[in-house]
Amino acid sequence: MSTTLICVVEDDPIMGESLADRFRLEGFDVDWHTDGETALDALRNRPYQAVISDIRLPDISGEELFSRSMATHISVPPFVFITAYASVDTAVSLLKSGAADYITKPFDIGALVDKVRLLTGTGIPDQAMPAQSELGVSEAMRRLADLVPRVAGRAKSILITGESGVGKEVLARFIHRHAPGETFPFVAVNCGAVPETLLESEFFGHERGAFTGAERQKKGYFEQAEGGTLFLDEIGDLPLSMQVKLLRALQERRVTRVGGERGFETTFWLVCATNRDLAELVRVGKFREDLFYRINILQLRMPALRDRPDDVLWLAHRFVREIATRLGEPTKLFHPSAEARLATYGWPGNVRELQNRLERACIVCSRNMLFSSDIFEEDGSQAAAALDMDTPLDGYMTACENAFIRAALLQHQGHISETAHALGISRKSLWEKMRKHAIAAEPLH
Ligand SMILES: Nc1ncnc2c1ncn2[C@@H]1O[C@H](COP(=O)(O)OP(=O)(O)OP(=O)(O)O)[C@@H](O)[C@H]1O
Repeated sequence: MSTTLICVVEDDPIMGESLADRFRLEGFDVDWHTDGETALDALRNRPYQAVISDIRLPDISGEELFSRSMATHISVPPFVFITAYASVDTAVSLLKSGAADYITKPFDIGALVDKVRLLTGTGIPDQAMPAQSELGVSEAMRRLADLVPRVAGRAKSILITGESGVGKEVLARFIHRHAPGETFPFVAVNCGAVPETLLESEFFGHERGAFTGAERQKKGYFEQAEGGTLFLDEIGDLPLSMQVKLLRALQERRVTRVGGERGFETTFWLVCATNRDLAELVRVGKFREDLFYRINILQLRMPALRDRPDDVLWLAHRFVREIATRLGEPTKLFHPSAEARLATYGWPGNVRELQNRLERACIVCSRNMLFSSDIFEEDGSQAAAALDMDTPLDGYMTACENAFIRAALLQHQGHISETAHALGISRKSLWEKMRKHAIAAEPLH
């Protein structure tokens, strides 16, 4: 399949580089021009399928670039303009003269990619996705797990967004494992937790004697992450003064320790995460626009747990197994009342809340089966939880039998004779019941 050639006209070096990087990651061929005249020349000779242009350019304006191309070329590719909020009127009049679309700053590059895909007829090729992944079984998680190996090690910087507790750090570590620096360190920094006065020395390190209390030389986060991944969690909490320094370090790829004389090169993959709306922070002046584009080349959004219900039980079983291994106990099973409640609860605290509730339930509950009320204390007694179920008695009894047999099999490592003996039934009737409940005859974990 031949690639789609696009033209980016942008004089801002950070924005231009971010756009070029992202479109290349998406499989486009990109020519990036930093002024209008060069772009006009290129438009004469290169078979562009779309043009993305800032309205403000250092020589001619975006409007002039568009009108002169329209006047001199027989076939002009679709133009998408990038405009500041204040210039929306210009963008609208450009639409009237035939431009294809515009996007207002600050914008998510992903949204621009979608526009260009539409205009150039370049859909995302269908990928065969695995049935499950390390991240989850929901479609959203499988898509992420499928995408990460293709972009890790190619995207200079990745931004993960999502509510607190959705698993942003888990995704960051997953990205690290798929990047070429996998054997190098993964350095996680919670930007909101570092006191403002220590930020510079924590990020850049310091020389011995650089300030009172600096008794030894110390490597900063950039240096610690050398060759590996620097994960900046809660990037939206970084004060503006540190944002400038971070941007400079990212652009120059050189850092100087506090009190040091010479700078040295650093190489690391950057992954940032936030649960805040960074574009809104840009709008209200709390986040630098240039840094926003620099770290936002590729954005991966982790949906809230309530928006991917398929993952809840999958994660719950996984957590319960892990907890049991840690406690050195047999794995507990879920009573149908618990499964039903887990699946319908809203999970305001996301995966972290699920993990914490199960941890508590496994420690407190001495039975080998967890009822809804073990996990949701607020639901009251086990009996009340069972009565809550809007299930006919037959269905309830069947579900109990199913869960009880599974628990017994688990306790006896899947040995049929031992389980049948413990249950006080014959092997034959155990087999029949297992068939009825579709329980696999293999060692259960
Ligand atoms: N797919 C997953 N598999 C296993 N554990 C997970 C998964 N997703 C999240 N977790 C667990 O849930 C908890 C919260 O995850 P994590 O710290 O990655 O969330 P976060 O979005 O970075 O949270 P915050 O915004 O508060 O920093 C962690 O203990 C993590 O191990």
